[in-house]
Order: sequence, then C-alpha cells, then structure tokens
Amino acid sequence: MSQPWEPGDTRGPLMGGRGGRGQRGLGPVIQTLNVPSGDSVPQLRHQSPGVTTAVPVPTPHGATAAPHPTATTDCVPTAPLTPSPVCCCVSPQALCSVSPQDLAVPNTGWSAAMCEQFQRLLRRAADGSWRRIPSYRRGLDYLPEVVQMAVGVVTRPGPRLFLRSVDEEGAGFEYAIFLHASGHRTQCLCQLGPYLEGHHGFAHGGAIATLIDSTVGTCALAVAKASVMTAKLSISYLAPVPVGAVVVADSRMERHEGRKIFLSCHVRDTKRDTLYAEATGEDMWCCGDGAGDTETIPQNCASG
Ligand SMILES: CCCCCCCCCCCCCCCC(=O)SCCNC(=O)CCNC(=O)[C@H](O)C(C)(C)COP(=O)(O)OP(=O)(O)OC[C@H]1O[C@@H](n2cnc3c(N)ncnc32)[C@H](O)[C@@H]1OP(=O)(O)O
Repeated sequence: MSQPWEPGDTRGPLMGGRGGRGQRGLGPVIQTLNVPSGDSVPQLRHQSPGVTTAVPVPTPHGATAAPHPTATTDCVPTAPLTPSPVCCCVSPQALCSVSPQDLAVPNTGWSAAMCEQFQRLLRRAADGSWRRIPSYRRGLDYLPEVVQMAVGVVTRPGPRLFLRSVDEEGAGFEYAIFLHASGHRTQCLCQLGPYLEGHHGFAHGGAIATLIDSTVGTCALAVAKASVMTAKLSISYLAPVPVGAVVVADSRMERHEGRKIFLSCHVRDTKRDTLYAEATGEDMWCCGDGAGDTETIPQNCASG
C-alpha cells in the first residue's frame, strides 16, 4: 500500500494538494477534508466558550457542511500591501518550481475579526513605524534578506514551514507578522484554526508555543540579521485559547549578551482583555560571536 504522503510531499497528510490553497477558498469548516485513508471528514460546527468552531466528525459518506458563520468572502485589504517579492533565489530552477505566494494576507478562512484586526495593523503601519512581513509556505524561499543572511547559498528547495503546513484556509495557523521599525519587536496577528485543537474547543498548548516561538524567532532574526536558533523558551499558559480565536503575540527583545538574545512575548486577545500566555525566550546566533556587545532596549519599540 502506498503511503498517503511522503517526506518532501508538499501536500502533507491532511492537505489539499499542491496549490490547493487559494484555489478552493472555502474557509476553515466548510470543506470536506481528505484524510490519508481516503475517507472524508465533513466539518460540523460546534459551539464552544466564546467561539463557534469546527469539530471533524467521521462519517462514511462526507457531506458538505454549511459555511462558517464568521468566515467572510469580502476580506480584501484596502490599504496597500507590500508587493510580493520577485523570486530572486540563488537557484531559481530549484526554488521557483512552486510560484511564490504571500500568505500573510486575508483569505476566505479569515474571520471578520481577523480581517478587521489586520486592517487595523495595516493602517498603523502606514506611517512606516511597522511593516508587514510577507510569509510563504517555505520559510526562507523567496525572501531575499533572509535567504542571504540565514543560509547564504541555497541549493535545494527548503522544507515547508511548520506554520504553513495546512493548506485548507482557516484550518491551521492563519497569521501575519508585523515588524517594528526598531527591528526589536514583532507582533503576530493569528487566528488558530480547528486543526490546532487540543482540549475540546481550545487550542493545543503546542500550537500556542509554535505561535510564540515563531513570533519570538522572527524578532530574534530581525535583531541578529543572521541565522538564530531558539535555545530556551519558557511559557506560562494563563488562560485557554478558544479554537477560532484571533490573538496577538507581541514579542520584543529585552537585551542581548554576546550570542544570546533575550526576548519576551505576550499573547492576548485583540481587545487586550485577556492575557492568554506570557513567555520568555533565549535565541542564539548560530555562529560568530553575536553582536559583541551587551545591549538593553527597554523603550525604543514601545509604540502600539
Ligand atoms: C527581517 C525578519 C524576517 C523574518 C522572516 C521570518 C521567516 C520565518 C521565520 C520563522 C521563525 C521560526 C523560528 C523557529 C525557531 C526554532 O524553532 S529553532 C528550533 C529549536 N531549537 C533548536 O533546535 C536548538 C537546538 N540547540 C542547538 O542547536 C544548540 O544547543 C545551540 C542553541 C545553537 C547552542 O549550541 P552552541 O552554539 O554549541 O552553544 P555552546 O557553545 O554549547 O554554548 C554557548 C553558551 O550558550 C549557553 N547555552 C547553550 N545552549 C543553551 C540553551 N539551550 N539554553 C541556554 N543557554 C544555552 C551555554 O551554556 C554557553 O554559555 P556560556 O558558557 O558561554 O556562558
């Protein structure tokens, strides 16, 4: 029997297939999902605390469920976005087999709340104090500054980025990261989809950790301007995050010492009423001596 998917297959076990994202545009809970066995898993809506979300219910014959009540189809950004970068990778044949698609923009899986917050952050970025960071399926592809600083010469396509491993719009992580002009702070607007469920109706702690690690890691990358690795991550989970919730992970560099960058992160709801998690992390320059200095940056990225 053939494997449902194999390493290197960009579809992954529960994914809609190459280029599937953007083609179907059906949102998080309105599709019949393909599972490795070939069975289908229709999505039914389930009311959990504070959110309407989806639970997959296996049936022998999949049915198409009704659209997600919060999904929107007119989720079109009104403010100008950073244009998708031209593919300028070192090995175009290897890296450009899949056309680059910036995924840090609204799709039909984004809830109205997610779209609203995205627009708010775009408006805030209009004065240049923040910028939206494009995001792709493959973490380092098509992003010249990161390709150059992180890996130098790329000879083969990179693996898929964990956060972009689900093609179904709205089913996994939907997010856009904004980088402060100081280069010392990142904010990730994120909607946690039904595939990230842990306890019934709530996001898995590992999903929250992934969100935090990525927000912190992007901040560390921007600080280091070189390849960094997470060396330590300490998270306090303070309140469960409902599946489907829109949250903001806010990370900033606290200081750096030699090769170590010390960062903090807070995950809140968009109204800042609920603090879901707080974290501290240490990222390390992978090579060299770091910045060579000790620096503390408490103030210069405080806006917003
Ligand atoms: C412009 C921006 C665009 C952005 C565009 C975004 C693109 C999209 C990006 C998404 C962003 C995703 C971000 C994901 C980030 C991961 O998920 S990374 C994966 C998880 N992390 C890992 O796998 C790391 C595994 N660990 C390691 O590789 C190694 O242990 C490390 C951390 C590199 C350190 O190893 P090493 O360089 O050999 O260090 P070593 O010489 O042993 O020790 C040096 C010092 O560090 C200390 N140290 C070593 N390890 C540790 C530790 N774990 N904890 C604390 N201290 C330590 C030692 O005690 C020593 O201290 P001193 O004696 O000097 O005082």
